[in-house]
Amino acid sequence: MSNRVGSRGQKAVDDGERSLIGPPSGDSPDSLLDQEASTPIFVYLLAFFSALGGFLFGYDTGVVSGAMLLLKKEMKLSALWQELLVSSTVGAAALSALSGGFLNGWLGRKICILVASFIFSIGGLILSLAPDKVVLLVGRITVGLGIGIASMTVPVYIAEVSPPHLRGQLVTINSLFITGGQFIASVVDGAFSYMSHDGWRYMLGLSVVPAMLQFFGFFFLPESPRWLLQKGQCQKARQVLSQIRAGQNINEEYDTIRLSIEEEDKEAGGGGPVILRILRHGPTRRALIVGCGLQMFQQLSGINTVMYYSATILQMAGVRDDKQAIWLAAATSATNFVFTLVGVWLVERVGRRKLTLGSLIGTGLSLALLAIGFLLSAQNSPPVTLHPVDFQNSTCRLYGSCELCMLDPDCGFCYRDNGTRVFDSSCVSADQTSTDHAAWGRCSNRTEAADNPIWAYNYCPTSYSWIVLMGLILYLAFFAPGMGPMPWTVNSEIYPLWARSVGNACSAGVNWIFNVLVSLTFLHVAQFLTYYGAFFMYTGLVVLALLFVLGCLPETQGLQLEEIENLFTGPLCSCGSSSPNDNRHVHYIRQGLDFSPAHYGSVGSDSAIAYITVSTRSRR
Ligand SMILES: O[C@H]1[C@H](O)[C@@H](O)[C@H](O)[C@@H](O)[C@H]1O
Repeated sequence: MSNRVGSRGQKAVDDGERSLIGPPSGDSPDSLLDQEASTPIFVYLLAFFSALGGFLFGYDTGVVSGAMLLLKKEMKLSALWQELLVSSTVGAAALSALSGGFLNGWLGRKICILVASFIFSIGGLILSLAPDKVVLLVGRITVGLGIGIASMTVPVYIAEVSPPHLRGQLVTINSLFITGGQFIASVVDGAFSYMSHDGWRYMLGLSVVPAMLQFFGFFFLPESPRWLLQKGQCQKARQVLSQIRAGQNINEEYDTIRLSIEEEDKEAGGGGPVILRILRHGPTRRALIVGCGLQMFQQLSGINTVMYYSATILQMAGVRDDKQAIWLAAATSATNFVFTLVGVWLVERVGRRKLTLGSLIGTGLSLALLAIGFLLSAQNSPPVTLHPVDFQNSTCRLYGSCELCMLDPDCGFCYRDNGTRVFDSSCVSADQTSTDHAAWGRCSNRTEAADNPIWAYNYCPTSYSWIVLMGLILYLAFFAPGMGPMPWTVNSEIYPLWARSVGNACSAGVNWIFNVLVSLTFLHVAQFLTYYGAFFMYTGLVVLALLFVLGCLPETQGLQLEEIENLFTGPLCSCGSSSPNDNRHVHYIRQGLDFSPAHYGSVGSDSAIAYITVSTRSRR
C-alpha cells in the first residue's frame, strides 16, 4: 500500500508551495477510515437534537394554513390580515437568517441553536395565548426570527460535527425533520380542525414542546469543534472532537482542521467584513454563487406553491368536504416527508450532484404534467349558463366560462352537477369576509344541504383532475429527495470555515426571500398567465436550474469539509468536473510508515513517523 494522504485514499500531491515536516500526531494510519468502520451513537444524538430546529421550521411554516381556517372565522380576519399572518413569519425568517451569520460566527453554533429554540418557545407561548390579531402577528414574527436562525445554523452545526462519510446523510436528516414538521403540522391541523373554538391555540402552541426539548437538550451538548478551533480554543476543541468521535483516533482530523484554519487565516481575502472578503476571494465567491443559486432555484421550482395549492388541486379532483381536503393535504405533506427519506438514503450512495440533477429532471417533467393537466382543464372549462341580475354590478357577470371566472380573485363559480355534467352554472362575487361562500344568491347559503349548489372558489370542476393529481404526486416524489434537501446540505459544506456562517446566512436569506416572492406573487402570476401558464413558467425555471446545476455544482460527497473549498478554485461552471486534487490541499504524508496489517490500528511510534503537510495551490 502506498503512502496515504489526507482522507479517502487520495494520492500525494506534489508541486507543494509549502511543505511542513510537522510533529507526528497520528496514531492509527487511517483514522478517517476508522470513523467509517463505526460511527459513535453520540453523533446521531447531536444530529437529532439539532434537527429539532428543522422540525420547528417545518412545523411553524406548515401549521398556519390549518390554523388560518379557524382563525379567520373566529377573529374575522380580512384577506390582508390572513396574508400578513402567513408571510410575516417568512419575512422575519429572511431577516434573521441574514443577520444569523454574524451571530453564528460571534457566539458560536451552540448558543445560536439555544437562542433559536428559546425564541421558538416564546413565540409558541405568545401564539397560543394571543388575545387578538396584533399579538398573533407579534407571535408569528417571533417564530419567524427563530426559524431564520435555525435554518442557517443547524445544517452548519451538523456538518461540522459529522464524520465525512456520513455528513450528507446527517445534514439531510435536518431536511427530513423539516418535511416531518410540515407533516405533523398537517396532522395536528386535521385533528384540531374539529375544535372550532380555540383549536388554533393548540395548533400554534404545540411547537413549544419540541422547542423546549431542544433547548434543554442543547445545554448538555458541545459546541462545534471547528468553531472552537477557529476561536483559538484548541484544548476544548480537541476534547469535544474526541468526545464526538467516542475515543476514536482524532489526530488526523484535528490536524487537518487546525492547519486548514491556519492556511485560511493567511488567504481569506484580507481584512474587513466577511461578506466583502468572500466577494474578493475567488473560490469562496464562486461557492457563494453556487449556494445562493441552489437556494433560489429551490424556491423557484415552486415547492411552496405546490404544497399550498394542494388543497385546491384536491378540490378540483372532486373533494368537496373541507375536513376531507385537510386530511388529504396531510397526505400530500406525508408524500413530501416519505420521499425526503429516500433522499437521506440516496445522498451518500449517489452523491449530491446526481441526486440534484435527477430530482430536477423529474421535477421539471412533473411540472409540465401539472401544466398540461391545467391546460386541458382550462380548454374544457364548463361554460357559465345562468346570468342572474347582479345588483352589485361586479366584473364577475362578464365571464363566460369557469376558467375566466375563477382567475378573478373577486369571483367564484356556482354550479350543480349530476356526476358527469355541470349545469345551472353562474359566476358571482365571493363574500369579502369569507371566500367560502358567494356574496349573494344561491351559493351564499351557509347551511350545507345536500341539494345546495356547489361553490367553487379558486378552482373549476374538471374531468382532467387526475392528470393534475398525478403531476402533484410525481412532483413531490421527485422534488423531496433532491431539490428539497440538497440546497441545505450543499450549503453546509461548501464554504471554508471563516466564511461558513456568513455564506450560509446569505444563502438561507436568499431561500426565504424567494419563498416570500414566489408565494406572494403566485396568485397574480396565475391571474396573468393562467394556472397552466404559471406551471409552464415553473417548468422553464426548473430547466434553468438544471443547466445551472449541470454546469456549476461540483460533487462534495466523501470529502472532508477542509477539502471542499478546493472544488471552487477553477472556473465557476466547469460542469462538475472539478476535483479537490486539482488545486490546493492540506494533506498529511506519512513517511517511512509500516502499513503492514500488524501495524494497522496500533499506536504508532512517533519517532518513526514524519508527517509532511503538502500544500499546493492555484487561485483565481
Ligand atoms: O427544503 C425545504 C422543504 O422542501 C420544504 O418542504 C419547503 O417548504 C421549504 O421551503 C424548503 O426549504
